Amino acid sequence: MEIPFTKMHGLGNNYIYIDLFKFTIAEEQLSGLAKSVSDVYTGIGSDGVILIQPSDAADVGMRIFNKDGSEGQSCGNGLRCVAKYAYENGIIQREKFQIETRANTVKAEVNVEAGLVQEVTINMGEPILRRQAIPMMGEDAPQVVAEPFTVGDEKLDVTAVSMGNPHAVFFVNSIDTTPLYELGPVIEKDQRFPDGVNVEFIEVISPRELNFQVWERGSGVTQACGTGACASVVAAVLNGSVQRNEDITVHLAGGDLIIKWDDKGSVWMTGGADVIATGTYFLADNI
Ligand SMILES: N[C@@H](CCC[C@H](N)C(=O)O)C(=O)O
Repeated sequence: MEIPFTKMHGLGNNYIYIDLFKFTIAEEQLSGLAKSVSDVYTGIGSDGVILIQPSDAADVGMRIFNKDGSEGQSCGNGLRCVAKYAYENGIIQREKFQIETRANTVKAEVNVEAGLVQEVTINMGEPILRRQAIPMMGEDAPQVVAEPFTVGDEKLDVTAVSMGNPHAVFFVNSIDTTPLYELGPVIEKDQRFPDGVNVEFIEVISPRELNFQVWERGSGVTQACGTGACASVVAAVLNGSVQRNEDITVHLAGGDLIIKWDDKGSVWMTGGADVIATGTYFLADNI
């Protein structure tokens, strides 16, 4: 099967985007496609697949599949890329519009110069903090903030935040010495998070700046995670490290995002989105 694609990235978090306004693919092929196309040796190489599709609830819809074929509920970097694609390909003709994800419908605003989207701001909606809604095992509570969390010999404190998808945020003295590749996969599948979890290690470097590292559920280490950056700023506010209603710069491996948790409850994310390539992917018949 020949599948037209656009490869895009938001701060290095790269996905294969498939435009379902122009192309159809069977539901049962989606998970296999994500695994196949993400393989760096026998596919294109990516963190997963994002579908750009018609929506009844919003101007455009998106679905995200991780590298391992699992489906996520939302993707911050993907939302900025979908916004850029939708505007530059004439799916939407306005600079402000709505995008539906499996988690919620968000508001996007594109910053355009000479017809090209330079930057995108997304109102990601309100974080979900209630323990059972993250979801996280244990007695239900309105928030999980700096709760002791032992993994093997490591004694950590977890703050759990859902941005539609679950995040376990750990504050550390330095992200340079965090055993990300050892702890990430173990915490991702820890039974305390029944749906799995995205894992973030955060170093507070000033009241306006965070250093960020991520192990993503279903994709492993990536260069950036937009929902993770949002969750980390929310966690930093809950831990008293940064202020609400202020722009916080999050330094990710692939670049910076500006995140704000406003007084009304919404989390805002601003950052770039870039096109890498377009082409045709040849999906094997047995997928
Ligand atoms: N990279 C994304 C998040 C993608 C989904 C995530 N791995 C999950 O399974 O929840 C982002 O930029 O937010």
